[in-house]
Amino acid sequence: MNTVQVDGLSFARGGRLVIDGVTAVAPAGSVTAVIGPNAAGKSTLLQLLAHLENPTSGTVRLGNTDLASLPRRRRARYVAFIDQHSAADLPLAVQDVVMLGRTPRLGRLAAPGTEDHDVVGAALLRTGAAQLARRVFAELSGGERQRVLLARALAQEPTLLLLDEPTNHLDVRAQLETLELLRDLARDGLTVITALHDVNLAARYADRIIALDDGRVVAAGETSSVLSAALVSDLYRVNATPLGEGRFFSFSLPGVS
Ligand SMILES: Nc1ncnc2c1ncn2[C@@H]1O[C@H](COP(=O)(O)OP(=O)(O)OP(=O)(O)O)[C@@H](O)[C@H]1O
Repeated sequence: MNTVQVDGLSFARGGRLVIDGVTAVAPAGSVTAVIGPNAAGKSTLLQLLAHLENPTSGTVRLGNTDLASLPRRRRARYVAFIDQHSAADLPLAVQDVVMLGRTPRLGRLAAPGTEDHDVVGAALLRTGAAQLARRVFAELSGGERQRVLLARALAQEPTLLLLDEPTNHLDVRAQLETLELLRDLARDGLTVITALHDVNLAARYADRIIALDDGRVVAAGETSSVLSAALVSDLYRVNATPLGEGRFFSFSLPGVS
């Protein structure tokens, strides 16, 4: 099973706890959105889940496996992470960037085989990046890069996909396409955990929410039961007004009409 179970996860920076006793679950085959204001700890939590940082205490399990117990290369067969600064200026062709996703599955010094090329081709197609295959990665727009990085992550064939603000740099259509793709991937059994600034995108696409504030979980669970106007107003210190049937919100600053 690919369910992620986080227990008592804490992490200190400069003597200050920036992740403070986070306990949460992300079931297999679901999309979980990590929401919260700037500096709440969303990126740090994802870095801990990806084991790019070692927690001060606590565990992250994928199914029955404690991810800390796996060597890095082995862990990369299970966990793919797209952070906000991935591969910024690689002087490589897009297809070679995506092939980097195969690294954990290739023997040391082994050249990619037919299967690897097939997986890369399929990943480029699935993310709508096939027409970019021969372009130089460093010359792509922000939105194009995001698609390629998603393709690289899919080429890893992970069971857990972590994303930090994947809709940054994307126009409205591309944002929706990205979230639709994440939903499809979850339907195929992948466990998806993504930080999202856009609460309405989280409302539309996430099965579950982890709401963070100052490093602590203030609410977690199924989106339909967790994501209320009261929670969103408190979390972001705004007035969140429910729209229509109340699934989505409009926002205003308190005291400003
Ligand atoms: N490299 C660093 N060195 C010191 N402190 C850091 C570093 N990176 C982040 N922090 C601090 O850790 C806390 C959590 O930051 P983090 O980036 O995880 O928040 P976030 O919720 O992702 O924020 P944002 O929405 O602004 O991207 C913040 O107080 C931030 O200032």
